[in-house]
Amino acid sequence: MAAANRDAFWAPSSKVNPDLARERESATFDVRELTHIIDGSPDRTKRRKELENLLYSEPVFRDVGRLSMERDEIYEQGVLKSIKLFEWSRKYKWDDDDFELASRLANHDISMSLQHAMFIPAIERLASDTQKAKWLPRALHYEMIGTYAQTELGHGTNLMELETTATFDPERNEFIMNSPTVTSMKWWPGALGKSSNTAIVLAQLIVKGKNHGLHPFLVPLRSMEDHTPLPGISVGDIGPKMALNCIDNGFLIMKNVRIPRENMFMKNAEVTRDGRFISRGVDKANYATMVLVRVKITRWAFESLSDGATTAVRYSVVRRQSSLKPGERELQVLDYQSQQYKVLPALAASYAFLMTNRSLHRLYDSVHADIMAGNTKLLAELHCQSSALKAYMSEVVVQLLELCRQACGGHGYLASSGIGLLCASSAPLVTVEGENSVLYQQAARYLMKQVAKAVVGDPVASGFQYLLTQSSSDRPDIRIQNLADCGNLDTLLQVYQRMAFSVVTGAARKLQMAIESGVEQHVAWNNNMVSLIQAARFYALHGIAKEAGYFLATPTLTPDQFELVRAAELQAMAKVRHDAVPLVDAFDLHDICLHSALGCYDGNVYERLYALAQTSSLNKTQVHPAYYKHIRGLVKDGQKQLRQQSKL
Ligand SMILES: CCCCCCCCCC/C=C\CCCC(=O)SCCNC(=O)CCNC(=O)[C@H](O)C(C)(C)COP(=O)(O)OP(=O)(O)OC[C@H]1O[C@@H](n2cnc3c(N)ncnc32)[C@H](O)[C@@H]1OP(=O)(O)O
Ligand SMILES: Cc1cc2nc3c(=O)[nH]c(=O)nc-3n(C[C@H](O)[C@H](O)[C@H](O)COP(=O)(O)OP(=O)(O)OC[C@H]3O[C@@H](n4cnc5c(N)ncnc54)[C@H](O)[C@@H]3O)c2cc1C
Repeated sequence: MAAANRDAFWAPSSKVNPDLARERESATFDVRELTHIIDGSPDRTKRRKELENLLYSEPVFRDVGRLSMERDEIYEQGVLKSIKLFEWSRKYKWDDDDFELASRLANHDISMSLQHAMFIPAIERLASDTQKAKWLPRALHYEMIGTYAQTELGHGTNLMELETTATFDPERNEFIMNSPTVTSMKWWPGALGKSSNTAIVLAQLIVKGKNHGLHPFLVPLRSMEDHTPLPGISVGDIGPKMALNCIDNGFLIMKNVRIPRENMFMKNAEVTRDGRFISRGVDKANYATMVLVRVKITRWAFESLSDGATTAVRYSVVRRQSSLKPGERELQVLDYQSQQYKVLPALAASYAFLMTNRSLHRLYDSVHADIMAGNTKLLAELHCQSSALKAYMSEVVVQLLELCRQACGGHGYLASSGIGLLCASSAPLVTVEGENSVLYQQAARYLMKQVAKAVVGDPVASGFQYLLTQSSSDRPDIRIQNLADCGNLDTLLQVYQRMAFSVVTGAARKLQMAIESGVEQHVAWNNNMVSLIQAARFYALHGIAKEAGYFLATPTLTPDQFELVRAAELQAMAKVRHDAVPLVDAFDLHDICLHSALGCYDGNVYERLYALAQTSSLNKTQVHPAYYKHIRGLVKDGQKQLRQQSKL
């Protein structure tokens, strides 16, 4: 599509779909006021608009042509977007919030996303003051383009078994980096394949033949002159993925690559000139970057889900299909209760996840400040909360986005709906930064420790007081006698706390019984893994309806109470349905950011679907070359055979 058409494509139309317009006229609240709450403040809304104007004045960020691009073009476009953001960040001295916001407005569709997502944060968290003074300016001025290379072909979850080695050579005061086996090659790190010239490599530290465990090392990968791989370095792209194809996730093989001793990150440990290993800080302090990204992922979960909810809600009020009564006008599909059941949980969860991310980020900022000051007391609780919430929110996002896609019928399956790409881009959130089942277990491990403390009356962590407040009565005793009770948040909180108490203590009891029966701890753990993972998972009415089993199989709700909750859920959906459009409008997503013919603000869905169809590469010619090469012969043969048959 020519640049001019591209500009026209996203320009908001004065003609708004009448159904959509009517929904907006009947809003029961001030949409702009809610937008300010979502952004954080009126100033943050203003700031977002400024950044939207900046980014969307650049053709590369309006990329309608994206739908029919080859991977190389997609990668190069992602590089160009990265460079633009980096140049603006340096020129306008953006802080982390501005950079993260700009990255979001670009849909995180930037090849070198790891520079700010992990590389710079890892230097800030894992380097000594001397190393920060040396490396941070080079990373912030983008001389060093970096990645975080931890995962290997053979291991992603089990860090203890990573095989890359860093062997100290006291003769030359260097570390020798090696990928000793095929499974040891680094595999997956973002921007590793073609973009990065430097990597933070996690490797087993070997000093005088002794393995001191996993430590981070700064490893130059490519020449700062001509970007060719340095001696001993073999690096490249691991191939196309389901989505996120602007990112060159790569492989790295190191053969006797020598780096100075000073390139070992030394905030938490060091090797002295004479080869002595000194450990500082807590054992898991080197895992700090992963905790930060897990918190970021809860923000990305909100962003993805609010995108999906906006598209599905707007399309569901524009789309009319079938009638409840013959002869009546076709219904807006959002008036079908089944459609509400598909789409409104995504809307509700978007708001819940926004608030949850904010709360988790506050905990992170507080604990991170403590850790930087040497106080690691709350690190374990932060690890538990960030693990459980990253796992739960990414799992729910993937499920609800798929429901949003299904709710858009056939058009939801078109790339121009934007929702398929959204599903595919968000899919890896259940895997990256710790696969969900593994992170749930990390949370469960911490939960079991809290139960052990609660049982003997010792104080438990602040987020787990319900382990002390809930009675272990084996009969439901929560007051839910009518629909109004189901709308009382304190009552719902009590329902969840009672269920959580029962599931968590139930898992602990099963685990304890297994161990007391003589089964070894790790076998008992594996045999009870599903219960433990469930103990680490749970949002209000819909959450209860969806997880009925846990609320009915534990002394939490009676069947009658559960039916009241179900009725209250459907009543709440009918209520939310009235304001569904204003609630998604409040996310205030620019059409370019939403990138969807179905979710565009003016609701001119059909005109936009048709306009985008014109950009299909197959429509470059009326008759595709494949006709001349293949189809014509087939038709001519068919005609010939028919003529011959008619003569018989
Ligand atoms: C809008 C569109 C949206 C789309 C957005 C785009 C998406 C872009 C995708 C890319 C984005 C980001 C890049 C992703 C980068 C990565 O994936 S980096 C690699 C991530 N890898 C991992 O997370 C590895 C997971 N594995 C582990 O963390 C550990 O192996 C595991 C925790 C599972 C086990 O740790 P071990 O040390 O091996 O053993 P344990 O005994 O379980 O733990 C020992 C104790 O340490 C505590 N612990 C563990 N981890 C941490 C931590 N991070 N912080 C603090 N404490 C930790 C653990 O609780 C144990 O403590 P205890 O002994 O119980 O007291
Ligand atoms: C888009 C994307 C970007 C990435 N970016 C980076 C990056 O920048 N840097 C980096 O270092 N890595 C990166 N990764 C790698 C990512 O961190 C790993 O994929 C992740 O840690 C999981 O490891 P794995 O793929 O080896 O799966 P494995 O650890 O092999 O697990 C495979 C499956 O086995 C099961 N499983 C494994 N262990 C357990 C267990 N203990 N209990 C129960 N079940 C278990 C789970 O079902 C899991 O899905 C990226 C991955 C993706 C998809």
